Amino acid sequence: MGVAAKIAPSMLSSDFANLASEAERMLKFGADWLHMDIMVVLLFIHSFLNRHFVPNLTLGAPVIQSLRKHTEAYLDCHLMVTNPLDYVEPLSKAGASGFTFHVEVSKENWQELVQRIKSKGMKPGVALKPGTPIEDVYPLVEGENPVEMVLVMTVEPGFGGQKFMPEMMEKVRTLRERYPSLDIEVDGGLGPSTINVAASAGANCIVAGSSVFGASDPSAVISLLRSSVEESQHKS
Ligand SMILES: O=C(CO)[C@@H](O)[C@H](O)COP(=O)(O)O
Repeated sequence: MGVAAKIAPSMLSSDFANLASEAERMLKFGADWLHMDIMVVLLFIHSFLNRHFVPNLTLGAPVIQSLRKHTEAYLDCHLMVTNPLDYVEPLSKAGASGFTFHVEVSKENWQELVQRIKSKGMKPGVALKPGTPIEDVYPLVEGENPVEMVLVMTVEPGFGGQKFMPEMMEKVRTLRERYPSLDIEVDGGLGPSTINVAASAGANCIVAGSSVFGASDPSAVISLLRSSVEESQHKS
C-alpha cells in the first residue's frame, strides 16, 4: 500500500473572476486538494536588480482568505517568493492548509521556517526548481523538525501550460527509494500523457492545471490521474 494519491488542480489555470465556483467545480469533479500558486514580483527589485523568484504575479493572502470563506478544502499553497518567512503569518490567518517554500531561497532559515509553519497548524513542504540538485532537500526531510512533503518542479516555475520535463523523474525515483512514506508532489505539464511516468517514478501528489481546466471532461482527467498513481503503487 503506497502513500495516498492527492490530485490537486492548479487554480492558476482557473477563471480567477469565478474562483469560488471554479474551486467548487473541481472538488465536485473529485479533486482532493486545490493547488494555489503564490508568486510575487517586487517591481522595484525586478526592474533594477532582476531579483524576483519568478517573472509573474498571481495571488496572495487576501485571495486565499476570500476563497476560504467558500470552501473547507485543503489549500495547497506553493510559495514562489524570495522571502517565504514573511508569508507564514498572513497565509495562516487567511486559511492556508499547506505551505510549500523553495529550498533555493531558504538555505539559511529553513529550520525557523518549518517550525513557524507547523506552529500555525500548516503542513510544511519544500519545493525545488528543475536545476536544483535533489541532495539539497535531504537535510530538510531528515532533520529534527522535518518537512512533510517535497515538491519536484517538472517545469520552470512561473507559468501554467509548459512542457513536462521527464528528466526530473530521476529526482522523484531517488526520493521515493529514500523516503517510502513521504508525500512527493510533482507540478508542471502533468496530464493524461505524462502521468504514467510520474506515477511509476513514485509521485503521489499530482498538480495539474491546464490538462484539467482545459479538458472537456475534467472529472475523467482527475480520475485517470488518480488511477494511474494507484495502479503504479499496486504494481510496486
Ligand atoms: O507552479 C506552477 C507554475 O509555476 C504550476 O502549478 C502550474 O500552474 C501548473 O500548470 P500546468 O503545467 O499543469 O498547466
